[in-house]
Amino acid sequence: MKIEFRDICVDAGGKKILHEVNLTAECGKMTGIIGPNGCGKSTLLKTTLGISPMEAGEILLDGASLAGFSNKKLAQLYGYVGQDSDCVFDFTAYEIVSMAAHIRGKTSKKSEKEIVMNSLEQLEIPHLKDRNIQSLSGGERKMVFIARAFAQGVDTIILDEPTNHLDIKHQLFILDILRKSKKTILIVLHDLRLAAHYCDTLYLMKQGKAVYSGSPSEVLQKDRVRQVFGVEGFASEKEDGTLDFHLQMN
Ligand SMILES: Nc1ncnc2c1ncn2[C@@H]1O[C@H](COP(=O)(O)OP(=O)(O)OP(=O)(O)O)[C@@H](O)[C@H]1O
Repeated sequence: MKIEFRDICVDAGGKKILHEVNLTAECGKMTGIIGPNGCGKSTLLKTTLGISPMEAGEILLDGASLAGFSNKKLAQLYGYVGQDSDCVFDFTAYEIVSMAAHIRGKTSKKSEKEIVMNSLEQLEIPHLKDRNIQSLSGGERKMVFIARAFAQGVDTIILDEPTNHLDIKHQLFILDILRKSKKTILIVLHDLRLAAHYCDTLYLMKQGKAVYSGSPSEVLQKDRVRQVFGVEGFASEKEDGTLDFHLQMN
């Protein structure tokens, strides 16, 4: 599904958090949002859930206004993995993932058990199925919430810093799975090296505005990185055609 954010404005606590942000997540592509702490990345993603009420602007899902969909319908269109993987009640990993089966309703021929176990296996965490969510490490918990998004059976997933709490092997594992899934992925990333390597398109945000967008090599130019992050770094192509990000450290 294509997601278009048009002229999104959000105010909170008496100040402007987002100013006329325009962003398009194309079908089947990985679109990354990068930018310094507090620039509005999470606030933008949360507009898709109605948690960040908009002063102006609209979100289009394959051309139709998000405002016209019920919450249940939205959950049948996309998965959302938030920054915090907290869960107040002590459900097991299995129960958390099985909530996706409820969202899916009767649209799948597979049993609930098959859906849940397939997703846990895809994330290589079937051994966690009977563990209480509160007893899991931050990284394990994150994997359970990503498994739930997969179990929803949707073609679009929105993720807010899914790699935090994950060790380097699991960061690459998750991003490889997301890329290979060919789903529409809208993802906030802090690691510019991962953003350069995995994303098809990047949006660079600063102080509530999307200031640059394009391919990772266009966005991660030296002057832009310096202007937005205040560090010296740039993306460049490797021999195999993939991109790497170089950070100068003194
Ligand atoms: N409800 C709120 N009331 C007041 N200010 C808020 C509220 N929600 C967010 N903000 C402020 O809006 C700004 C953007 O926050 P947001 O969480 O979107 O940033 P971010 O880019 O995701 O940051 P990070 O990289 O640290 O996760 C921050 O300055 C934050 O303090």
